Amino acid sequence: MKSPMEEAHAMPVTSFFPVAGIHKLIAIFLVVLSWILVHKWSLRNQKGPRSWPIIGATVEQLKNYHRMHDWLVEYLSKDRTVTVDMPFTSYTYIADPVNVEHVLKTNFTNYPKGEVYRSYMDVLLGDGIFNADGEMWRKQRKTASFEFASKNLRDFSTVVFREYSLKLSSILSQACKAGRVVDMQELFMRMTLDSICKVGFGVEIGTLSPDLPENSFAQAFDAANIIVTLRFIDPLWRLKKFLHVGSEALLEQSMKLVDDFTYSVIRRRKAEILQARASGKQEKIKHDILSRFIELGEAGGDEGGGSFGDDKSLRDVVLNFVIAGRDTTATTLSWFTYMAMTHPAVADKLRRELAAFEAERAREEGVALADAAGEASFAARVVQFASLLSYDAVGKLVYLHACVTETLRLYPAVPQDPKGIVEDDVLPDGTKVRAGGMVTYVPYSMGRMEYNWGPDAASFRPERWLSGDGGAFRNASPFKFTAFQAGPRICLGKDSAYLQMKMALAILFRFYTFDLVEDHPVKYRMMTILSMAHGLKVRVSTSV
Ligand code: HEM
Repeated sequence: MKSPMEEAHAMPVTSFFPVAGIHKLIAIFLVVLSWILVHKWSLRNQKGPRSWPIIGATVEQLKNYHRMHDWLVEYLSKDRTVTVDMPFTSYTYIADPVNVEHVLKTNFTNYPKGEVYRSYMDVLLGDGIFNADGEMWRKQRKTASFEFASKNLRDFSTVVFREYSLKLSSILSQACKAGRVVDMQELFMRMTLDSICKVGFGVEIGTLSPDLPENSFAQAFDAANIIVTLRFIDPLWRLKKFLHVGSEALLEQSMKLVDDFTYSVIRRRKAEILQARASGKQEKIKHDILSRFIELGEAGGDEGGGSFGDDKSLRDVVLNFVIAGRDTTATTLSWFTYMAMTHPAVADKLRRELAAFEAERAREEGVALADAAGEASFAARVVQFASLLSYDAVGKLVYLHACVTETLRLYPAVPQDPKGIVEDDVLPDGTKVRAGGMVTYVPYSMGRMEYNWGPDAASFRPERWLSGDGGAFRNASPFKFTAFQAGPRICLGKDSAYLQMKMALAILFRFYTFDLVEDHPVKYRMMTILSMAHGLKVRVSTSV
């Protein structure tokens, strides 16, 4: 009898590796190999980070998530279009104005917000203008454009922006006296939140009152914004949402707070409208943006009013305007202040423009400038200066305008803006894009590309916006300077934002100087808006 060992040796090799099994293994190996080759072949012309089968460039992107805008700058300075593969989709990033014009204007209908973006942002933006396409977008655009063009709103905004800039000034003046460090980004956020609530919805929420009250709405809104941005690179977000765990559980809590605040604003506004009607005082119905949408909702009909009949649609309007008007303007003001602190020659030139403007306006108005020595006199002088900042006069501050625009070129409040793709298309530079993917124009990268702005693209130089002779402001093509987007969906609040920013900055830089707190880290945080991760901590002093 043979031992088990001998039996094993006597067995044909194929008993351990059956023939059919080997064929299967070889077949699988060949399929995988050809799949890898096809994958490599299909990527032969693709520019961007290395892509691996199935996971694409996820690992590299995750590793660079905290510095994603600069990571894209590195790739886009080598190639004007780069593609980043992700599991089941791919993102194409563009920085060439010719491609941007194609996406934002020439073939506009092929590049809507799209379902992917919509599904990620729905919890925050709902059906609001930022998240809508087609008819729903057109109706809101029409109503909002009409409002923004109205002289009523412009005059009202001028008064509100001046009032809130003065409130900010008196907080700074107190901080100065107490030698207190302030976080300028936080103060700007409070100022712009109060302003948008007043101009947009006719309510006074008082976050900029002297005691700087806690603001749970603002905190919850920021948390929600960060988490929805994370969804773009977190393949597990749907699972977390389903299980109510991690970031998605926090998102749910934050949204509850945000919604409670928003619905209370709507209820308050509706009650005020009813009260004004009941007392026969029609003129008391204010002409803020929310009231206009409420009236439209009641009217229904062709103007698209029927879409705003319920509180959920109004909630979407409110939150979209908060995101449009608050964070964008506040972050631009923060980066501006940082640029002025780190570019003293620019700050000096700006101060000279503001002092000359003040003298000139006082002459025009026939008023003597108040003495600024002493606390009360200083405050009076600031108020006097603010009163000289009429809507038309603000337009004369050309260097300030150039400084704001230069800030937006390097630190655009919306650093990247993705669009969906309806049908396969070929971009003007020959890049093929697939239906269902995403194309993103990247203002942050575009502003830093030498092929767009010349060899000094990375330098902060407001003079690039001024003509050599006479120093008039020179606009750039909106497809090259994309901070406000371009084409049919160009920002509706651009003029209003410049008005508010220039009003606040004129007062701040006429009367104060800012010094960054030593070792305070200034870097961006990854969210839809380019805000500063640690705020902007400064010491303030007065200077007249
Ligand atoms: C520095 C300030 C601002 C910047 C840089 C800015 C930039 C932008 C950008 C890039 C978009 C396109 C966003 C997208 O496609 O999702 C946009 C859209 C929009 N902005 Fe602004 N914005 C600013 C201030 C404002 C203000 C103050 C308001 C109004 C109160 C406003 C109202 C809007 C609206 C309503 C849209 C949507 C337009 C549409 O989709 O048709 N923006 N803005």
